Amino acid sequence: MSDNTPTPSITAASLQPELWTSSSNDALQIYITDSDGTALNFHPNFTYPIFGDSEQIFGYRDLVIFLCFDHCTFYPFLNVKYSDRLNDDTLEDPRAKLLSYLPESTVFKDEAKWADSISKEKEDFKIPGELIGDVFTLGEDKYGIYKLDLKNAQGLELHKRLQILVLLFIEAGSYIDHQDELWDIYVMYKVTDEKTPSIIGFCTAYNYWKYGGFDKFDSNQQEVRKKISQFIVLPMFQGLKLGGHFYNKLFEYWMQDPSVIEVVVEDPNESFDDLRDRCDLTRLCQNTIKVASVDLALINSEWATKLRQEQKLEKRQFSRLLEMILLYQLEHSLTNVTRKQVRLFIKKRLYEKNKEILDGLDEPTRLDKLQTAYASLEQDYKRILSGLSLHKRSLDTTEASSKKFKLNV
Ligand SMILES: CC(=O)SCCNC(=O)CCNC(=O)[C@H](O)C(C)(C)COP(=O)(O)OP(=O)(O)OC[C@H]1O[C@@H](n2cnc3c(N)ncnc32)[C@H](O)[C@@H]1OP(=O)(O)O
Repeated sequence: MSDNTPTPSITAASLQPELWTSSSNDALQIYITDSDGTALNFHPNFTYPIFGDSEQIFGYRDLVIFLCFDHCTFYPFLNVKYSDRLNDDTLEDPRAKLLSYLPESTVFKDEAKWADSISKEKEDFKIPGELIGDVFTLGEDKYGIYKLDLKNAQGLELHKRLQILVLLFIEAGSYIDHQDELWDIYVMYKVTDEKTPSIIGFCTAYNYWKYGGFDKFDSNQQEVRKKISQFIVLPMFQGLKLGGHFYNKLFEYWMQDPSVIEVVVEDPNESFDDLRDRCDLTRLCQNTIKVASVDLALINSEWATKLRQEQKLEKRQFSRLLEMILLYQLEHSLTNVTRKQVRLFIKKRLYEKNKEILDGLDEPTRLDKLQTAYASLEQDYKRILSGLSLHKRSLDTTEASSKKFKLNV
Protein backbone atom coordinates (compact mmCIF):
# COMPACT_ATOMS: atom_id res chain seq x y z
CA MET A 1 0.00 0.00 0.00
CA SER A 2 1.40 3.44 -0.88
CA ASP A 3 2.05 6.03 1.86
CA ASN A 4 -0.70 8.25 0.46
CA THR A 5 -3.42 5.64 0.59
CA PRO A 6 -5.66 6.05 3.64
CA THR A 7 -5.41 3.06 5.99
CA PRO A 8 -8.72 1.16 6.13
CA SER A 9 -10.59 1.31 9.40
CA ILE A 10 -12.58 -1.30 11.33
CA THR A 11 -15.81 0.29 10.03
CA ALA A 12 -14.67 -0.13 6.44
CA ALA A 13 -13.75 -3.74 7.19
CA SER A 14 -17.11 -4.48 8.75
CA LEU A 15 -18.62 -4.29 5.25
CA GLN A 16 -16.47 -7.17 4.06
CA PRO A 17 -15.09 -8.92 7.18
CA GLU A 18 -14.09 -12.04 5.20
CA LEU A 19 -11.41 -10.02 3.37
CA TRP A 20 -9.81 -9.11 6.67
CA THR A 21 -10.09 -12.44 8.41
CA SER A 22 -7.62 -15.30 7.99
CA SER A 23 -7.67 -18.83 9.32
CA SER A 24 -4.57 -18.99 11.51
CA ASN A 25 -4.08 -22.65 10.51
CA ASP A 26 -3.94 -21.64 6.83
CA ALA A 27 -1.96 -18.43 7.35
CA LEU A 28 0.78 -20.16 9.32
CA GLN A 29 3.21 -21.94 7.03
CA ILE A 30 5.91 -24.02 8.65
CA TYR A 31 9.08 -24.69 6.71
CA ILE A 32 11.86 -27.07 7.61
CA THR A 33 14.99 -26.87 5.55
CA ASP A 34 16.34 -30.03 4.06
CA SER A 35 19.98 -31.11 4.21
CA ASP A 36 20.36 -30.02 0.57
CA GLY A 37 19.12 -26.49 1.32
CA THR A 38 15.55 -26.80 0.04
CA ALA A 39 12.67 -26.35 2.48
CA LEU A 40 9.63 -28.55 3.01
CA ASN A 41 6.44 -26.81 3.89
CA PHE A 42 3.32 -27.79 5.83
CA HIS A 43 0.54 -26.30 7.92
CA PRO A 44 -0.07 -26.86 11.63
CA ASN A 45 -2.90 -29.08 12.89
CA PHE A 46 -3.85 -26.57 15.59
CA THR A 47 -3.22 -22.93 16.34
CA TYR A 48 -5.87 -22.30 19.01
CA PRO A 49 -3.37 -22.30 21.91
CA ILE A 50 -1.71 -19.31 20.23
CA PHE A 51 -4.46 -17.48 18.32
CA GLY A 52 -7.56 -18.47 20.32
CA ASP A 53 -10.36 -20.99 19.95
CA SER A 54 -11.73 -19.64 16.68
CA GLU A 55 -8.28 -20.06 15.06
CA GLN A 56 -8.76 -16.81 13.18
CA ILE A 57 -6.72 -13.65 12.85
CA PHE A 58 -8.62 -10.46 12.08
CA GLY A 59 -7.41 -7.19 10.60
CA TYR A 60 -5.00 -8.30 7.86
CA ARG A 61 -5.46 -8.99 4.15
CA ASP A 62 -3.58 -11.86 2.48
CA LEU A 63 -1.84 -12.74 5.72
CA VAL A 64 1.01 -15.28 5.53
CA ILE A 65 3.13 -16.18 8.54
CA PHE A 66 6.37 -17.98 7.81
CA LEU A 67 7.83 -20.02 10.64
CA CYS A 68 10.99 -21.74 9.48
CA PHE A 69 13.45 -24.09 11.14
CA ASP A 70 16.79 -25.50 10.13
CA HIS A 71 16.70 -29.32 9.85
CA CYS A 72 19.78 -29.76 12.05
CA THR A 73 20.02 -26.92 14.58
CA PHE A 74 16.30 -26.15 14.46
CA TYR A 75 17.26 -22.45 14.49
CA PRO A 76 13.92 -20.55 14.15
CA PHE A 77 13.04 -17.78 11.73
CA LEU A 78 9.80 -15.82 11.62
CA ASN A 79 8.34 -13.49 9.03
CA VAL A 80 4.85 -12.02 8.70
CA LYS A 81 3.54 -10.69 5.38
CA TYR A 82 0.23 -9.09 4.39
CA SER A 83 -1.02 -6.77 1.67
CA ASP A 84 -2.96 -4.48 4.01
CA ARG A 85 -3.69 -3.93 7.69
CA LEU A 86 -6.60 -2.19 9.40
CA ASN A 87 -5.89 0.98 11.29
CA ASP A 88 -6.67 -0.24 14.78
CA ASP A 89 -4.31 -0.34 17.75
CA THR A 90 -6.20 -3.17 19.38
CA LEU A 91 -5.49 -5.63 16.54
CA GLU A 92 -3.64 -8.78 17.48
CA ASP A 93 -0.05 -8.70 16.28
CA PRO A 94 0.75 -12.20 14.96
CA ARG A 95 4.47 -11.49 15.11
CA ALA A 96 4.44 -10.60 18.82
CA LYS A 97 2.06 -13.45 19.58
CA LEU A 98 4.27 -16.06 17.98
CA LEU A 99 7.50 -14.63 19.35
CA SER A 100 6.13 -15.04 22.85
CA TYR A 101 6.07 -18.82 22.23
CA LEU A 102 9.48 -18.98 20.54
CA PRO A 103 12.99 -18.73 22.01
CA GLU A 104 14.77 -15.39 22.15
CA SER A 105 17.19 -16.58 19.47
CA THR A 106 14.36 -16.47 16.85
CA VAL A 107 15.38 -14.27 13.93
CA PHE A 108 12.63 -11.98 12.64
CA LYS A 109 12.55 -11.05 8.94
CA ASP A 110 16.32 -10.89 8.40
CA GLU A 111 16.95 -14.02 6.35
CA ALA A 112 20.67 -13.35 5.89
CA LYS A 113 21.12 -13.11 9.65
CA TRP A 114 19.24 -16.38 10.08
CA ALA A 115 21.47 -18.13 7.50
CA ASP A 116 24.61 -16.75 9.21
CA SER A 117 23.45 -17.89 12.63
CA ILE A 118 22.80 -21.40 11.31
CA SER A 119 26.21 -21.57 9.61
CA LYS A 120 27.88 -20.46 12.81
CA GLU A 121 26.14 -23.11 14.89
CA LYS A 122 26.99 -25.76 12.32
CA GLU A 123 30.71 -24.97 12.38
CA ASP A 124 31.34 -27.28 15.32
CA PHE A 125 27.90 -28.82 15.65
CA LYS A 126 27.39 -31.53 18.24
CA ILE A 127 24.01 -33.02 19.17
CA PRO A 128 23.31 -31.59 22.65
CA GLY A 129 22.48 -34.91 24.27
CA GLU A 130 23.61 -38.41 25.00
CA LEU A 131 23.03 -41.25 22.53
CA ILE A 132 20.77 -43.90 24.02
CA GLY A 133 21.23 -47.41 22.65
CA ASP A 134 23.05 -47.72 19.34
CA VAL A 135 22.85 -45.93 16.05
CA PHE A 136 20.61 -48.11 13.85
CA THR A 137 20.12 -48.48 10.11
CA LEU A 138 16.82 -48.39 8.24
CA GLY A 139 17.04 -48.66 4.48
CA GLU A 140 19.98 -46.54 3.44
CA ASP A 141 19.93 -44.21 6.41
CA LYS A 142 21.25 -44.25 9.95
CA TYR A 143 19.31 -43.01 12.96
CA GLY A 144 20.04 -42.33 16.60
CA ILE A 145 18.04 -41.30 19.66
CA TYR A 146 19.52 -38.74 22.01
CA LYS A 147 18.47 -37.76 25.49
CA LEU A 148 18.74 -33.98 25.81
CA ASP A 149 20.76 -32.55 28.62
CA LEU A 150 18.60 -29.67 29.83
CA LYS A 151 21.32 -28.45 32.18
CA ASN A 152 23.45 -27.76 29.17
CA ALA A 153 22.67 -24.42 27.43
CA GLN A 154 22.49 -26.00 23.94
CA GLY A 155 20.22 -28.78 25.19
CA LEU A 156 17.84 -26.31 26.79
CA GLU A 157 17.92 -24.10 23.70
CA LEU A 158 17.01 -27.03 21.44
CA HIS A 159 14.09 -27.88 23.70
CA LYS A 160 12.89 -24.27 23.46
CA ARG A 161 13.11 -24.39 19.67
CA LEU A 162 11.19 -27.65 19.40
CA GLN A 163 8.43 -27.10 21.94
CA ILE A 164 6.16 -24.92 19.78
CA LEU A 165 5.49 -28.04 17.70
CA VAL A 166 3.65 -29.51 20.70
CA LEU A 167 1.10 -26.68 20.49
CA LEU A 168 0.87 -26.91 16.72
CA PHE A 169 0.57 -30.70 16.36
CA ILE A 170 -0.80 -32.24 19.56
CA GLU A 171 -4.37 -31.48 20.59
CA ALA A 172 -4.43 -29.98 24.10
CA GLY A 173 -0.61 -30.01 24.12
CA SER A 174 1.12 -27.59 26.46
CA TYR A 175 4.66 -26.59 27.38
CA ILE A 176 6.43 -28.67 29.99
CA ASP A 177 8.26 -27.15 32.94
CA HIS A 178 11.85 -27.70 31.85
CA GLN A 179 13.10 -26.82 35.33
CA ASP A 180 11.40 -29.90 36.70
CA GLU A 181 14.22 -32.44 36.58
CA LEU A 182 11.76 -35.32 36.32
CA TRP A 183 11.19 -34.58 32.65
CA ASP A 184 13.18 -36.48 29.99
CA ILE A 185 13.36 -35.24 26.41
CA TYR A 186 14.46 -37.60 23.65
CA VAL A 187 15.21 -36.43 20.13
CA MET A 188 15.46 -38.76 17.14
CA TYR A 189 17.96 -37.73 14.46
CA LYS A 190 18.84 -39.05 11.06
CA VAL A 191 22.60 -39.28 11.45
CA THR A 192 23.59 -40.52 7.99
CA ASP A 193 25.48 -37.26 7.62
CA GLU A 194 27.21 -37.17 11.00
CA LYS A 195 28.27 -33.54 10.69
CA THR A 196 24.80 -32.17 10.08
CA PRO A 197 22.23 -34.65 11.36
CA SER A 198 18.51 -34.00 10.72
CA ILE A 199 15.86 -33.93 13.41
CA ILE A 200 13.11 -36.53 12.83
CA GLY A 201 11.00 -36.02 15.95
CA PHE A 202 11.00 -35.87 19.71
CA CYS A 203 9.34 -37.30 22.78
CA THR A 204 8.93 -36.04 26.33
CA ALA A 205 8.47 -38.45 29.22
CA TYR A 206 7.85 -37.81 32.89
CA ASN A 207 9.41 -39.90 35.65
CA TYR A 208 6.88 -40.72 38.34
CA TRP A 209 8.67 -42.06 41.37
CA LYS A 210 6.85 -44.94 42.94
CA TYR A 211 7.25 -45.91 46.58
CA GLY A 212 8.20 -49.58 46.30
CA GLY A 213 7.98 -50.33 50.01
CA PHE A 214 10.22 -49.86 53.01
CA ASP A 215 12.90 -52.41 52.01
CA LYS A 216 13.39 -51.01 48.54
CA PHE A 217 13.43 -47.46 49.86
CA ASP A 218 16.02 -48.39 52.48
CA SER A 219 18.31 -50.10 50.01
CA ASN A 220 18.02 -47.16 47.62
CA GLN A 221 16.25 -49.22 44.93
CA GLN A 222 14.36 -46.69 42.87
CA GLU A 223 11.15 -47.49 41.05
CA VAL A 224 9.99 -45.24 38.23
CA ARG A 225 6.89 -45.20 36.11
CA LYS A 226 7.74 -43.56 32.75
CA LYS A 227 4.90 -41.56 31.29
CA ILE A 228 5.22 -40.71 27.60
CA SER A 229 3.66 -37.29 27.42
CA GLN A 230 4.36 -35.78 24.01
CA PHE A 231 5.45 -37.67 20.92
CA ILE A 232 5.99 -36.00 17.56
CA VAL A 233 7.40 -37.09 14.23
CA LEU A 234 7.92 -34.14 11.87
CA PRO A 235 5.22 -34.20 9.15
CA MET A 236 7.59 -34.95 6.27
CA PHE A 237 8.81 -38.09 8.06
CA GLN A 238 5.40 -39.39 9.11
CA GLY A 239 4.03 -42.67 7.77
CA LEU A 240 7.51 -44.13 7.21
CA LYS A 241 7.50 -46.30 10.35
CA LEU A 242 10.02 -43.92 11.96
CA GLY A 243 7.62 -43.19 14.85
CA GLY A 244 7.32 -46.93 15.41
CA HIS A 245 11.09 -47.34 15.51
CA PHE A 246 11.44 -44.34 17.82
CA TYR A 247 8.88 -45.82 20.24
CA ASN A 248 10.44 -49.31 20.05
CA LYS A 249 13.93 -47.97 20.75
CA LEU A 250 12.70 -45.97 23.73
CA PHE A 251 10.91 -49.03 25.04
CA GLU A 252 14.05 -51.16 24.52
CA TYR A 253 16.05 -48.58 26.47
CA TRP A 254 13.56 -48.54 29.35
CA MET A 255 13.39 -52.37 29.36
CA GLN A 256 17.10 -52.39 30.12
CA ASP A 257 16.77 -49.91 32.97
CA PRO A 258 15.93 -51.82 36.18
CA SER A 259 14.56 -48.69 37.86
CA VAL A 260 11.77 -48.44 35.25
CA ILE A 261 8.88 -50.65 36.34
CA GLU A 262 6.18 -49.53 33.91
CA VAL A 263 5.75 -47.44 30.76
CA VAL A 264 2.50 -45.52 30.43
CA VAL A 265 1.18 -42.93 27.96
CA GLU A 266 -0.60 -39.70 28.79
CA ASP A 267 -3.78 -39.09 26.74
CA PRO A 268 -2.72 -40.85 23.54
CA ASN A 269 -4.64 -39.88 20.41
CA GLU A 270 -5.88 -42.46 17.93
CA SER A 271 -2.79 -42.43 15.72
CA PHE A 272 -0.47 -42.84 18.69
CA ASP A 273 -2.69 -45.60 20.11
CA ASP A 274 -2.44 -47.45 16.80
CA LEU A 275 1.31 -47.09 16.69
CA ARG A 276 1.63 -48.22 20.31
CA ASP A 277 -0.73 -51.22 19.92
CA ARG A 278 1.00 -52.46 16.78
CA CYS A 279 4.49 -51.98 18.17
CA ASP A 280 3.63 -53.60 21.53
CA LEU A 281 1.96 -56.56 19.83
CA THR A 282 4.84 -57.08 17.43
CA ARG A 283 7.45 -56.76 20.17
CA LEU A 284 5.60 -59.15 22.47
CA CYS A 285 5.01 -61.78 19.81
CA GLN A 286 8.48 -61.49 18.29
CA ASN A 287 10.44 -61.68 21.48
CA THR A 288 8.43 -63.25 24.21
CA ILE A 289 5.36 -65.31 23.51
CA LYS A 290 4.28 -67.81 20.93
CA VAL A 291 0.89 -66.58 19.73
CA ALA A 292 -0.64 -70.05 19.37
CA SER A 293 0.21 -70.99 22.95
CA VAL A 294 -1.86 -68.25 24.56
CA ASP A 295 -5.18 -69.50 25.92
CA LEU A 296 -7.73 -68.41 28.48
CA ALA A 297 -6.35 -70.61 31.27
CA LEU A 298 -2.90 -69.11 30.75
CA ILE A 299 -4.27 -65.58 30.67
CA ASN A 300 -6.05 -66.16 33.97
CA SER A 301 -2.92 -67.61 35.61
CA GLU A 302 0.10 -66.10 37.38
CA TRP A 303 1.86 -66.21 34.00
CA ALA A 304 -0.02 -63.16 32.79
CA THR A 305 0.78 -61.04 35.85
CA LYS A 306 4.43 -62.00 35.66
CA LEU A 307 4.64 -61.36 31.92
CA ARG A 308 2.97 -57.97 32.28
CA GLN A 309 5.42 -56.92 34.95
CA GLU A 310 8.42 -58.22 32.99
CA GLN A 311 7.25 -56.38 29.91
CA LYS A 312 6.65 -53.18 31.93
CA LEU A 313 3.19 -52.78 30.41
CA GLU A 314 0.30 -51.10 32.19
CA LYS A 315 -2.71 -53.26 33.09
CA ARG A 316 -5.23 -51.94 30.59
CA GLN A 317 -2.78 -51.97 27.71
CA PHE A 318 -1.68 -55.51 28.54
CA SER A 319 -5.31 -56.73 28.69
CA ARG A 320 -5.98 -55.14 25.31
CA LEU A 321 -2.93 -56.84 23.81
CA LEU A 322 -3.99 -60.26 25.10
CA GLU A 323 -7.51 -59.71 23.77
CA MET A 324 -6.08 -58.80 20.37
CA ILE A 325 -3.92 -61.94 20.43
CA LEU A 326 -7.03 -64.05 21.14
CA LEU A 327 -8.84 -62.44 18.20
CA TYR A 328 -5.78 -62.91 16.01
CA GLN A 329 -5.80 -66.63 16.90
CA LEU A 330 -9.46 -66.88 15.88
CA GLU A 331 -8.83 -65.06 12.59
CA HIS A 332 -5.91 -67.39 11.77
CA SER A 333 -7.44 -70.61 13.17
CA LEU A 334 -4.64 -71.00 15.70
CA THR A 335 -6.77 -71.90 18.69
CA ASN A 336 -9.29 -74.27 20.26
CA VAL A 337 -10.85 -71.36 22.13
CA THR A 338 -14.24 -70.52 20.65
CA ARG A 339 -15.40 -67.13 19.43
CA LYS A 340 -18.04 -67.15 22.16
CA GLN A 341 -15.44 -67.75 24.88
CA VAL A 342 -13.34 -64.86 23.60
CA ARG A 343 -16.40 -62.61 23.43
CA LEU A 344 -17.40 -63.43 27.00
CA PHE A 345 -13.83 -62.95 28.20
CA ILE A 346 -13.63 -59.48 26.67
CA LYS A 347 -17.12 -58.55 27.88
CA LYS A 348 -16.11 -59.52 31.42
CA ARG A 349 -13.36 -56.88 31.39
CA LEU A 350 -15.67 -54.30 29.85
CA TYR A 351 -18.26 -55.05 32.52
CA GLU A 352 -15.76 -54.74 35.37
CA LYS A 353 -14.42 -51.48 33.96
CA ASN A 354 -17.93 -49.98 33.69
CA LYS A 355 -19.56 -51.83 36.57
CA GLU A 356 -20.95 -48.77 38.30
CA ILE A 357 -22.83 -47.47 35.25
CA LEU A 358 -23.93 -50.90 34.03
CA ASP A 359 -25.27 -52.04 37.41
CA GLY A 360 -27.66 -49.10 37.37
CA LEU A 361 -29.36 -50.39 34.17
CA ASP A 362 -32.02 -53.08 33.69
CA GLU A 363 -30.69 -56.38 32.36
CA PRO A 364 -31.72 -56.13 28.68
CA THR A 365 -30.27 -52.59 28.41
CA ARG A 366 -27.11 -53.71 30.22
CA LEU A 367 -26.62 -56.66 27.85
CA ASP A 368 -27.30 -54.46 24.86
CA LYS A 369 -24.77 -51.81 25.98
CA LEU A 370 -22.14 -54.50 26.56
CA GLN A 371 -22.78 -56.05 23.15
CA THR A 372 -22.51 -52.66 21.41
CA ALA A 373 -19.26 -51.85 23.22
CA TYR A 374 -17.89 -55.30 22.41
CA ALA A 375 -18.81 -55.08 18.73
CA SER A 376 -17.11 -51.73 18.34
CA LEU A 377 -13.99 -52.92 20.20
CA GLU A 378 -13.81 -56.08 18.09
CA GLN A 379 -13.99 -53.99 14.93
CA ASP A 380 -11.23 -51.72 16.20
CA TYR A 381 -9.04 -54.69 17.17
CA LYS A 382 -9.47 -56.15 13.69
CA ARG A 383 -8.43 -52.84 12.16
CA ILE A 384 -5.32 -52.71 14.33
CA LEU A 385 -4.47 -56.34 13.58
CA SER A 386 -4.93 -55.98 9.82
CA GLY A 387 -1.60 -56.31 8.06
CA LEU A 388 0.18 -57.64 11.16
CA SER A 389 1.78 -61.05 10.89
CA LEU A 390 2.33 -62.15 14.46
CA HIS A 391 2.50 -65.91 14.29
CA LYS A 392 4.96 -66.34 11.44
CA ARG A 393 7.43 -64.06 13.08
CA SER A 394 6.91 -65.59 16.49
CA LEU A 395 7.46 -69.11 15.16
CA ASP A 396 10.67 -67.99 13.52
CA THR A 397 12.01 -66.30 16.58
CA THR A 398 10.49 -68.06 19.56
CA GLU A 399 13.38 -70.44 20.04
CA ALA A 400 16.09 -67.82 19.93
CA SER A 401 14.22 -65.31 22.03
CA SER A 402 13.05 -67.80 24.64
CA LYS A 403 16.66 -67.96 25.74
CA LYS A 404 16.50 -64.28 26.57
CA PHE A 405 13.11 -64.32 28.34
CA LYS A 406 12.58 -67.44 30.41
CA LEU A 407 8.90 -67.70 31.30
CA ASN A 408 7.14 -70.04 33.69
CA VAL A 409 4.43 -71.15 31.31
C1 LIG B 1 1.17 -39.22 23.71
C2 LIG B 1 1.01 -38.28 22.55
O1 LIG B 1 1.85 -37.46 22.33
S1 LIG B 1 -0.36 -38.43 21.57
C3 LIG B 1 0.01 -37.40 20.20
C4 LIG B 1 0.80 -38.11 19.15
N1 LIG B 1 1.40 -37.12 18.25
C5 LIG B 1 0.72 -36.49 17.26
O2 LIG B 1 -0.46 -36.74 16.99
C6 LIG B 1 1.50 -35.45 16.52
C7 LIG B 1 1.32 -35.58 15.00
N2 LIG B 1 1.56 -36.94 14.52
C8 LIG B 1 2.79 -37.52 14.59
O3 LIG B 1 3.77 -36.97 15.07
C9 LIG B 1 2.92 -38.92 13.98
O4 LIG B 1 1.96 -39.09 12.98
C10 LIG B 1 2.76 -40.07 15.03
C11 LIG B 1 3.76 -39.89 16.14
C12 LIG B 1 1.36 -40.11 15.60
C13 LIG B 1 3.04 -41.39 14.27
O5 LIG B 1 4.34 -41.38 13.78
P1 LIG B 1 4.67 -41.96 12.34
O6 LIG B 1 6.15 -41.96 12.15
O7 LIG B 1 3.86 -41.26 11.32
O8 LIG B 1 4.14 -43.45 12.48
P2 LIG B 1 4.73 -44.74 11.76
O9 LIG B 1 4.99 -44.47 10.33
O10 LIG B 1 5.82 -45.30 12.56
O11 LIG B 1 3.50 -45.66 11.89
C14 LIG B 1 2.70 -45.82 10.79
C15 LIG B 1 2.10 -47.16 10.79
O12 LIG B 1 2.93 -48.27 11.04
C16 LIG B 1 2.64 -48.93 12.27
N3 LIG B 1 3.97 -49.24 12.80
C17 LIG B 1 5.01 -48.40 12.93
N4 LIG B 1 6.10 -49.05 13.37
C18 LIG B 1 5.74 -50.33 13.53
C19 LIG B 1 6.44 -51.49 13.95
N5 LIG B 1 7.72 -51.45 14.31
N6 LIG B 1 5.77 -52.65 14.00
C20 LIG B 1 4.48 -52.70 13.64
N7 LIG B 1 3.77 -51.65 13.22
C21 LIG B 1 4.39 -50.47 13.16
C22 LIG B 1 1.82 -47.92 12.95
O13 LIG B 1 0.93 -48.40 13.87
C23 LIG B 1 1.08 -47.23 11.77
O14 LIG B 1 0.05 -47.94 11.13
P3 LIG B 1 -0.66 -47.41 9.76
O15 LIG B 1 0.26 -47.71 8.62
O16 LIG B 1 -1.90 -48.19 9.64
O17 LIG B 1 -0.89 -45.94 9.92
